[in-house]
Amino acid sequence: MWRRVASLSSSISSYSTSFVAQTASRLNTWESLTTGIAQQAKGFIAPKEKTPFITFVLGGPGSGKGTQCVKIVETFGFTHLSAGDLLRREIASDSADGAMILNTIREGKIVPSQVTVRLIQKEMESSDNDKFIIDGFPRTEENRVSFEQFIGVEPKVVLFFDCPEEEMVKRLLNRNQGRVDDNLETIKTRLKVFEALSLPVINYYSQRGNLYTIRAKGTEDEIFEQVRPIFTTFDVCQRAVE
Ligand SMILES: Nc1ncnc2c1ncn2[C@@H]1O[C@H](COP(=O)(O)OP(=O)(O)OP(=O)(O)O)[C@@H](O)[C@H]1O
Ligand SMILES: O=c1ccn([C@@H]2O[C@H](COP(=O)(O)O)[C@@H](O)[C@H]2O)c(=O)[nH]1
Ligand SMILES: [Mg+2]
Repeated sequence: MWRRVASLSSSISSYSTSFVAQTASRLNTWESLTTGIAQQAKGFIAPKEKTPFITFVLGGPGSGKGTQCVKIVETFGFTHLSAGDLLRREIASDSADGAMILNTIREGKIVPSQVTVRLIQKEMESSDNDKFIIDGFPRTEENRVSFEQFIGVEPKVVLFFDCPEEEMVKRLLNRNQGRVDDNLETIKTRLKVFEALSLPVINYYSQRGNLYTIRAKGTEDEIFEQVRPIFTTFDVCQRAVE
């Protein structure tokens, strides 16, 4: 199991952002408890500090992020964390934030960072894996900064599924999964939000040098053949392939 030295989940809701941010930066360390505690007790080596391998998957609505994440998980052994799915799970579980999240998704707008980051953090902490593919996040610069402050890890890989707008609209209107946001009015807002708030995040990672742009039109397999070589270059991704 991966966890931070101290959990910030409860702090996020009860303290001011600046306090939490300061605390977060002081606790910017990860440790492996499962191996660490047992080995210490037997007099083995000290717990190994290890940073999780994080991939962010970005792209407009309907660009095929979720579809490609399934293939990446199968091939390279990542744990898939879809920010949208985590938010929809909150709605379904009748949580305190459920109504606010539902309204925000229905309008095609963005849920406050602290809510989304807390959900992602919880999933990461309860996972045995050290490779996470985070789908549909960060959607704004504020999301990005918030993740870096609270989780304290930068992504190794950022995938951008670059898809023509008319193709995305066509896919969404044919998706048929009963999503409240798959209607033309909300899709128009989601496209505007993507351009205004998400493109700056993509530009940020482009400048950092860890952005990989995928031409996201074509068959699912053709698109995955652009994705595959990006991961095969990383040692940590070889384990799942062997
Ligand atoms: N290469 C493709 N060609 C045609 N249809 C596709 C392709 N990839 C995905 N689809 C279909 O398009 C729809 C949207 O795909 P998907 O849900 O993966 O997109 P997304 O980027 O995760 O969208 P959202 O941001 O709304 O969650 C789905 O019905 C999916 O089956
Ligand atoms: O980080 C996030 C991710 C998602 N949202 C909201 O959810 C919907 C649907 O997300 P998908 O990734 O398309 O499943 C999105 O339009 C936002 O309203 C969010 O606020 N923050
Ligand atoms: Mg999706």
